[in-house]
Amino acid sequence: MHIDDLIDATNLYINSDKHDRAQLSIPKEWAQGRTAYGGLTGALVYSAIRQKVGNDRVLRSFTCNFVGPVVTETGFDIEVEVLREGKNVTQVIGKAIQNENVCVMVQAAFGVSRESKIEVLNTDRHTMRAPTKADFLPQIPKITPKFLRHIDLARQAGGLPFTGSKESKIDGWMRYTKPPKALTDAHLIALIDGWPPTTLQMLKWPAPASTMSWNIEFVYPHYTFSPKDWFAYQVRTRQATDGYAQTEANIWDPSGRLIAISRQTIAVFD
Ligand SMILES: CCCCCCCCCCCCCCCC(=O)SCCNC(=O)CCNC(=O)[C@H](O)C(C)(C)COP(=O)(O)OP(=O)(O)OC[C@H]1O[C@@H](n2cnc3c(N)ncnc32)[C@H](O)[C@@H]1OP(=O)(O)O
Repeated sequence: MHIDDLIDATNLYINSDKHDRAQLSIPKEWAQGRTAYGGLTGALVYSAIRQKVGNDRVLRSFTCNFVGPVVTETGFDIEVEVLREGKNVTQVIGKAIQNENVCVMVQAAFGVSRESKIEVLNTDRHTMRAPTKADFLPQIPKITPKFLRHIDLARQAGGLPFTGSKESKIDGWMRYTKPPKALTDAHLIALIDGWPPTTLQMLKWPAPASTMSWNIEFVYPHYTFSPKDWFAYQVRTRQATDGYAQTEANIWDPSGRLIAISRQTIAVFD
């Protein structure tokens, strides 16, 4: 099932009467080990949130906590609550709830663009060559997540998971294998989470790992993207101790303009 079908189903769900709607569910092909792909569940909750916010307000900040696994092929609900709508900023929370447990919790802040005397333009650049084709992670049963059939990754630096690397970074490009109808912020959210956690490459053997929390700051102005575009990604481990890692990534559009900064806390059970 294409991500567009899941986003459309979510939007229909949240816009229909509470008593009339069937539960949502995510097919197995979007699994990431024991859970549904976190980028997808975060994007679906975000998409439901977006339905409750006027189009003059753009996404500035997305915060997502993965409280527990979302089981695929099993119904779940999404609840959205607008916390505050000011003159400029709207703050909304959304939750994915399965078997009466909150599994994913998103808080998003949207803001109108305003005149300001302050302008600091981002100067972070990358020097990666444009990709010519996807550089697939090897398909190892029970190790390579199923959802990766939907996302093309083209790695240019950094190690593969579980290869005993001395590094803990990844540089590369990402895009949808089958382009969506249009590339929205929900699609970007689901794309950005596609890379394996940087610390896993330092391990010699497979071990479970789970992203616990995730924050994306969206940088503006945004330009119109083509659904076929590749986006550049560079992620670094800022620190890893006590079984938890903090990672930070820059995301650029195909013209080399920074569009987002993504940070995650990942629990590793090695
Ligand atoms: C050459 C090579 C090519 C390789 C080719 C590519 C490979 C590529 C690898 C990509 C690897 C993806 C790694 C990111 C995986 C997400 O990002 S998953 C998506 C989003 N995140 C989530 O769904 C997390 C939801 N939250 C949670 O599950 C819980 O809050 C947390 C974070 C696990 C908290 O831990 P906790 O309080 O200890 O939770 P609890 O329920 O008590 O469970 C602990 C147990 O779960 C296990 N566990 C934790 N995470 C997992 C997991 N993901 N799966 C299974 N068991 C897990 C622990 O090991 C522990 O096991 P036991 O000690 O009981 O045996």
